[in-house]
Amino acid sequence: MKTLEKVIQSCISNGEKAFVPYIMAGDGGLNVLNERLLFLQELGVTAIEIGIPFSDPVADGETIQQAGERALANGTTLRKVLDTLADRSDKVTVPLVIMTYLNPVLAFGIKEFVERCVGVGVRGLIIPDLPMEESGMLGEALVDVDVALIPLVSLTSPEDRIAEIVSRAQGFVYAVTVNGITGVRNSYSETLEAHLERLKKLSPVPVLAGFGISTSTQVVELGAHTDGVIVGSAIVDAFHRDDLDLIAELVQQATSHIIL
Ligand SMILES: O=P(O)(O)OC[C@@H](O)[C@@H](O)c1c[nH]c2ccccc12
Repeated sequence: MKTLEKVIQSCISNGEKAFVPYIMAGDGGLNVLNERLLFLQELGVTAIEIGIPFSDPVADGETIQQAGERALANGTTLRKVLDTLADRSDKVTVPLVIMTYLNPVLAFGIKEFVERCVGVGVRGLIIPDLPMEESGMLGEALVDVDVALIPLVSLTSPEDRIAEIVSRAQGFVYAVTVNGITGVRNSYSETLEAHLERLKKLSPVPVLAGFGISTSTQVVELGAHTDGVIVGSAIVDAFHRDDLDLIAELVQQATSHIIL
């Protein structure tokens, strides 16, 4: 079992839920990336998803698009993010997951990218525009290394496809809670709970829900039907406004409420 899954499983066996914040690398400058990782780790998050800015972020809503534009404007690239992660202090031990679109990975070269991920201790990858049918090209390079390829399952995935996706999943399954793009939302589809419960039954690895989760109430609601949650836009926005108290409050409320 890869480290990412082990860490989440140990959270579950302690009667807790996983909490994974997303941040955009290079938003606010790459020089703040490592201090943000340490800040989040000290709040007690389970893992951290690090977004690589990209010029055509098709799955992203306005908050993350703008964060990506700011990061690109100050010269952030996949290579520079990996170099920055290589420089982090030994204190940062929380598992790191890189979220990137496929293009930067192909431009980098799959083999070299995987080697760098292993070298800097990245434990997972989320690549939203990598379809299951094409995932072998990366999956093969990850077989013998401690980096998990995390698949996304959408609300509209048919059951046989879900079964196939989860059977190949590593680390965790990312259950996308809405039909659409990232960003804060006030409500979810009526069928979401049943979908999440079904997914949990089918999946041999933990199931974490993400997209549209921004308040501790939503964290508790969705945490009840999954093994944990991912919060992106709300965290990205708070870092941008330098509202660290809000992040601390959100993480603390979330982690204290989601103990079973
Ligand atoms: O921002 P939200 O709605 O809280 O959603 C999480 C999300 O930001 C993060 O996991 C993410 C950001 N960009 C993505 C693209 C695809 C899948 C996932 C993501």
